[in-house]
Amino acid sequence: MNNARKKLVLVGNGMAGVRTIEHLLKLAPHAYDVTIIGAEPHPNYNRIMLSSVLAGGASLREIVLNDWDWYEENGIRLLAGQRAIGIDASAKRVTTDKGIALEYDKLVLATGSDPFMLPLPGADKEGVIAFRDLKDCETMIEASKRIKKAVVIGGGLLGLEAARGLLHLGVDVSVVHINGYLMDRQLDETAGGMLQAELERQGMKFLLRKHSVAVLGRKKVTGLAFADGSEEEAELIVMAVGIRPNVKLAKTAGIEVNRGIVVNDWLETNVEDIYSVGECAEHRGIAYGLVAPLYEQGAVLAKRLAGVETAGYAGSVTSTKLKVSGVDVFSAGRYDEPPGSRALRYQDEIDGVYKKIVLQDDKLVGAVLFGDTGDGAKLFSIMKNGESIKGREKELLLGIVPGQKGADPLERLKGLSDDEIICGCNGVSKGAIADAILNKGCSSVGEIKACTKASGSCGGCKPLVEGLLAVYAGENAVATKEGICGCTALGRDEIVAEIKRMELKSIKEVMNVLEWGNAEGCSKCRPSLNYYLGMLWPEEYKDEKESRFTNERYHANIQKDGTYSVVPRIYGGVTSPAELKKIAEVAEKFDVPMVKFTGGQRLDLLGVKKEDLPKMWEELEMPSGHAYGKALRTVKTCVGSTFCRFGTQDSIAMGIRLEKEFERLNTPAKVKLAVSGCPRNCAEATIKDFGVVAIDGGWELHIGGNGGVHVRATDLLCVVKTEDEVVEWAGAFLQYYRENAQWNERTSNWVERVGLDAVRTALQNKDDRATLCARIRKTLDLTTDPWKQIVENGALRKNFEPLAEAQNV
Ligand SMILES: Cc1cc2nc3c(=O)[nH]c(=O)nc-3n(C[C@H](O)[C@H](O)[C@H](O)COP(=O)(O)OP(=O)(O)OC[C@H]3O[C@@H](n4cnc5c(N)ncnc54)[C@H](O)[C@@H]3O)c2cc1C
Ligand SMILES: NC(=O)c1ccc[n+]([C@@H]2O[C@H](COP(=O)([O-])OP(=O)(O)OC[C@H]3O[C@@H](n4cnc5c(N)ncnc54)[C@H](O)[C@@H]3O)[C@@H](O)[C@H]2O)c1
Ligand code: SF4
Ligand code: FES
Repeated sequence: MNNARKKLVLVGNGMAGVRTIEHLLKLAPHAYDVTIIGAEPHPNYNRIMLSSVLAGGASLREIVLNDWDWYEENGIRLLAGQRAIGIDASAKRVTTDKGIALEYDKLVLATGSDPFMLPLPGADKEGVIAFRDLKDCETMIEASKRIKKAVVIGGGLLGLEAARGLLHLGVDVSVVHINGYLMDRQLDETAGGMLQAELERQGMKFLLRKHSVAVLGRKKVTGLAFADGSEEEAELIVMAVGIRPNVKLAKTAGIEVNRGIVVNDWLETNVEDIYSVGECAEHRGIAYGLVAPLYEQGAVLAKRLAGVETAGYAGSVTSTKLKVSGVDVFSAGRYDEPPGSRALRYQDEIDGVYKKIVLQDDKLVGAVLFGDTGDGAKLFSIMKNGESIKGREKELLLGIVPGQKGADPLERLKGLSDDEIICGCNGVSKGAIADAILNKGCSSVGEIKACTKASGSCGGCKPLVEGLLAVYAGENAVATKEGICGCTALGRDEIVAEIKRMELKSIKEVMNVLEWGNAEGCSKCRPSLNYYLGMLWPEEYKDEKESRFTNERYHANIQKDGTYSVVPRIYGGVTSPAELKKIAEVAEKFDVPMVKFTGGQRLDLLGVKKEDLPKMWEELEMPSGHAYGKALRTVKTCVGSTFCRFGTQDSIAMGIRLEKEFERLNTPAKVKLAVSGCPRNCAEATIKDFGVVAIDGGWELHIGGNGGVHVRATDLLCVVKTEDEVVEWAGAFLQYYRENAQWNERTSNWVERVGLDAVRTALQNKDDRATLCARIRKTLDLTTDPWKQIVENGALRKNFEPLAEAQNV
């Protein structure tokens, strides 16, 4: 049957291309063998949310739209981390930079855009970056740990979101803008000025009407020079001055290219069987830079590829919202009042509200809202419909304004007609959301997202979706509550309670009995259930490897080039010459490109091929350091009283004892411990999940610390006298955390959510601690070293043989 399938190759593993494939899989699941070539070494992620990652509103993992498993489950071959470099249109073949040649029957180019980098002298210096992909985001997060001052060039949507993110990371930011007011491509001067005032209140600085002429510094950037002779200091420069469609590959096939890849209404290029979609495509002279039109294009192209009759894509009217918390800005259509148009304006300087609608021939052609964007969806719908608003102009502007800044949002939502668009990114109407709630049983934002895609892109419409839930599901408690994912409306506590009550013992059983919306589950609920079942039934439950992430399946951390890293366990960070020799020999024998000390005082062997893992573990003869797992990672120690003249207790012995006691423990999220030999705290115990600090005559026990993106100092749990008590409290704390936290919730978030008092109360009674310790002991006694297990088991070893599967590319 496979032979009957045609070969479809998609170049570009980004938002528009993959959305097209999602549509296609629904329309014609067996029509094509799909291969995706993606230059980035990641599965498809939500580029829009990079701004939120930077501003602390989402984690990198949360923005993945289609995880590695999705490709596997849908039979898609993904060549991640490879770039298509040439197309031979006559032979119908694409080649990649890794020397792979792929034949196609249909080829889709979805190569997106490149950020425009101002060609300034010195722009190649270290510290000059764009803001386009995960790598840029990571660079900014990393840089923020060592720099004080950054400059963002460009006061548009991207520049302001980048600046807001950097401010959140504690960096002092100046935005350099060429124009006299911000967001000049979306706002008029009044709204731009109000926006500037609000952002200044948040701590952002602005340099307007500035022409950058040179990047200063020797090797690294130190500043930016302007045409007026002034300079601005900067240790990092982010360029956000617009984008250019990525047409390089299309040119190699002789495809017609203008600003973008020229396509007709069915997204066809001038070369047969080659299509283009997304930011790289130019339709009727426009190359769009927002997802809503790109998703509309994707829907049309999918139908074309599936052979389903469809009207062509006719172009889109677009609207934008700035994603900066505390600032409400909306803009749609002609904000700039073209000749022959008329505008109505309302400005309230007390509440900081500004509204403008632009009319042409009695039709609404543009809108700018600042301070109160509640009517954006309504105005945008009217604009898209192209209906006459003659006689309703003032009602549209004023009927929603005076004294109504806080007008009941639910009333507003009720007043919208069914065809009004609620989710601009995904084109989802109020009627479609109502249908999902009333007829398809959706009772949480997550379920509505899974069913309609509303709120799945920029997330700006989430409050409206929540509002519609309240409108249609009323006070029904289930309706407003969030499930653990889109497959269920049940929260963590309900699921765990039901598993216990009904003694459910497998993931399939849980999904069936608790009526999961999606029978197969998703990448969020499957690992959660796997954890909860393992925690509740340590003896009976058999861990489902397929429900774990790649790292935990292969017991090593996958790196960005597809190789793995190996971290053997070194208790308390104390090693010996013999052990070091062995590690060195193994590293040499297997050509390990890098050996590095980790932040947790362990040795990391980086760049290992998957097929070498079992052989390396066999030769190392050391236990796994679990550096890849949601498990006890490391116990960091200082030298303590053994060598340090300040040390009051033996922190090394204490650390080694704790690590030996709790190694191999599965936890909701990774867990790190540390022991310091005196309050000078050289082991940094007060940013660990469980930190132990020696004091005269005893030990302070600290909990809930985190040294990652959201740094959190620990809370003091209690003070104890003996080493046995340290172990007892640590065991009770870890088990209480295992039994009560949500999967993937670090102790720092959990302690904040439940409160320190709740944890203290649960652990203060000695009998309760003993019961918790007995349960953790039972779990620990059942664990074995995963590396040893694989080394000794031929069937498990086979999993490490080279596979042509996508996720290891
Ligand atoms: C920080 C940020 C915030 C944003 N916020 C919003 C927002 O709030 N609302 C909104 O509507 N839009 C927003 N956008 C814009 C939106 O993300 C883009 O419009 C959208 O991602 C474009 O989708 P695409 O598939 O065309 O391109 P992309 O998502 O860029 O995907 C193209 C992919 O193709 C790959 N590629 C390129 N050439 C090759 C090749 N030769 N071989 C293999 N792979 C290749 C690229 O590496 C890339 O992964 C934002 C963008 C950024 C950067
Ligand atoms: N919330 C959102 O919808 C959102 C957020 C981020 C990015 N995006 C999209 O990503 C793309 C890139 O965003 P962008 O903001 O870079 O593009 P943009 O074209 O919207 O804005 C670029 C800004 O840089 C300014 N500029 C140009 N040259 C300059 C110079 N030499 N010095 C100083 N300023 C200069 C321009 O006046 C303009 O305001 C766009 O398609 C945008 O729509 C959207
Ligand atoms: S924490 Fe105290 S005991 Fe440990 S190394 Fe530092 S000064 Fe010495
Ligand atoms: S408006 Fe962006 S996700 Fe709905």
